[in-house]
Parts: sequence; structure tokens; C-alpha cells
Amino acid sequence: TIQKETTKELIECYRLLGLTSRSFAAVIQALQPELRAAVCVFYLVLRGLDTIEDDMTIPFDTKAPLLLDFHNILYKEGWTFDGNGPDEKDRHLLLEFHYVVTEFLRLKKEYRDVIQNITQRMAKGMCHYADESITVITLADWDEYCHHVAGLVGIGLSKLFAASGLESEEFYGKECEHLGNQMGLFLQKTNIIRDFLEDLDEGRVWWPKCVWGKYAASLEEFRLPENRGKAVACMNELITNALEHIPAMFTYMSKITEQSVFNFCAIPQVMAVATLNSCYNNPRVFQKVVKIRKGLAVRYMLDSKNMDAVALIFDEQLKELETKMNPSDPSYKATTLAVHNARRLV
Ligand SMILES: COc1cccc([C@H]2O[C@H](CC(=O)N[C@@H](CC(=O)O)C(=O)O)C(=O)N(CC(C)(C)C)c3ccc(Cl)cc32)c1OC
Repeated sequence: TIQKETTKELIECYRLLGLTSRSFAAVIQALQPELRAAVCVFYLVLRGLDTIEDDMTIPFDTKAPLLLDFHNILYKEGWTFDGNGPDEKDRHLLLEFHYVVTEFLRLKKEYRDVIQNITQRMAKGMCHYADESITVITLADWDEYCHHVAGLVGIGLSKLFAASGLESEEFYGKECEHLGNQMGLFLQKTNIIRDFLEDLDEGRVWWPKCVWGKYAASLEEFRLPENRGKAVACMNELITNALEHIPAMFTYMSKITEQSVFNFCAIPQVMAVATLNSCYNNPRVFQKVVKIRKGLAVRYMLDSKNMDAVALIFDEQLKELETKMNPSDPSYKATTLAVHNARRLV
């Protein structure tokens, strides 16, 4: 393909990307040229959706139409939005969203169709959950919520990989709708478990009630030191559920043939298993957001180059998780099985 010159707007898009997530921006920029711009635009479109959905200062009857029209806004040259509250972290993104629109329009139709389709499906899901009365009750609800906010991203990326020609047609198939979804569920469930306190402080509950309802009458109880045992047992049960996505993740990763796509997909997954391990049986999750050490994160970014390396990292993290398991934990048997199934692949 003829190397398209890097336009002023694309440079602005990479600047915006760097502002939203420095470490991950570098991983996107390491992608092959034919995929790089499409993934950068896709990431910024998703971030734009998030910046609207996340902003509690935008009333629902302004927010819903905006979300539902977002897949059309992608075609509106010059579109920007300054309706975000003053504290909204990525408000500058929507103020300068016209750069994203310009670069979106420069993408080949196959990429634009994928990004527009995922945006429309995600916005519908976001509207459903933006209604305060909707809460995540069952484990099926939990998977459905995570599908809308993260599974769809995995599905969309799989279609972009196939459309770039860097990955086989197989990435288009029904199977990759399933496996791409699983990639998102593993990351999103890890984020939801890790961000418990931050979300609760903002009045957002993404932990499924069918689980936490067995340990407390209200999630506020998990703030109290005397309930720490219940809180940790509840978290261990959710971590066990998240571990069940690991076999599908390995299947997805083993289908990737292009190195920069492999790195792009592997790095967030290894960070997630390290995050789950650092949260497991850890009462500090109920005092502050537990992050993995920078040194470990850097080592994992450099090491996740192939399946053996990724399997080794998962084995290392799951072995350490097992050392923290306690037979008195209500999920002990289920966690043992989930870890065994996840490590079976090594
Ligand atoms: C096949 O699927 C994927 C393959 C590679 C990466 C991701 C996934 O990884 C980042 C990784 C990332 O953004 N990491 C942050 C750290 C953090 O947010 O905790 C970072 O490194 O700053 C992530 O977290 N999300 C956000 C969702 C999970 C909601 C999808 C995300 C958002 C937009 C895009 Cl295009 C991609 C991803 C995939 O998505 C499933």
C-alpha cells in the first residue's frame, strides 16, 4: 500500500491519544501503518463515547440522544462538543473531536463501517445502563454489561485486524465475535474488581448483586474494617469468575500471526492477570485502587512477544495467586478449578 503521508489532523489524533493513555498510546503507535490510524481513531471514538457516558453533569435527556447519534457524528466534519463538566478528565478530546472526524473520514470504508457499527451498538448499551434504575444483578447481566462496554471493542478490533489483511479471514468469523468478546470481558471484569472503591465513591456499582448480596446488605458495608473478611471473600468470588475467560483468551492469542498485533493484544491481558493476582485476597482494594508495580508493568510490556512468554507470565501470576488461597475461603474449590483450567494451557 502507498504510505499515506501523515496529515496535520493525524498528528493531532496521536497527541490526543497520548493525553488519554500514555502507556497504551505507545502500544497503538507500534502497530503496522495500515492498522495504526484505524486503531488510533477507533480508540479516540470509544474514548469520546466514554467521555459523554461518564459525565454525570450531563442530564440523561441530553446524554441519551448524543450517545445514540454518535455513530452519525463520525461523519459530521468539524463536529466538537463543549458540554462536558469542568472536571471531566478527557473533556479536551471532545473539544477537539473534529480532528478525529477528519481522520475517520480518511479511513477506508471497511474500517469506517466496523467503527460505525461498534459505536452504534455500544451507545445503545450505554443508554440502557445510563438509566440509574438499571443495575447488574445476575452473572448474565454482568457479562452483558461488560459485552457492551468492552466485549464490543474486542469484536471491533478483530474485524479491523482482518480488514487490514494482517490477520486471517478467521478473525471475521462468528468464532471471533465470541473470542473477541471474551478478550474484553477479561479486561473489563478486572477493571471493575480493581476500581471497586473509586466507582462506589462515584455512586457507580458494577459488581453483580447476586454475588455481593451473599456477603452484605449494602456495598457500603465493605468500607468498614470489621467487614473486611466478607468484602475480600466477595472479591475472591468475582476474581474466580474473571479467571474463567483465560482459556478463550489463549485461543484468541494463538490465532494471531502478526507481531505488532500480538503485542497490542497481549500487553493488556498480561497486565490484567497481574492486576487480578494483586487484588486476590487483598483487603487494600477496599482502601485504595491497587495498581501493579511500574517495574513489573514495564517488564511485562517488553516480555509479551509470543505465546510461550504470555503463558509463562500467566503461569507465574497464577502460581502466586494460588499461594494466597485459603481453604476456608467460600470460593476455594471454584478458584482451584479456575486456576487449574487457566494454567492447564501452559
Ligand atoms: C482484542 O481486544 C483488545 C486488544 C487489545 C487491546 C484492547 C483494549 O486494551 C486497553 C488497554 C488499556 O487501555 N490500558 C490502560 C490501563 C487501564 O485502563 O487500566 C492503559 O494502559 O492506560 C483497554 O483496557 N481498553 C478498554 C476496554 C477494556 C474497556 C476495552 C481498550 C480500549 C480501546 C481499544 Cl481500541 C482497546 C482496548 C482490547 O480490547 C478488549
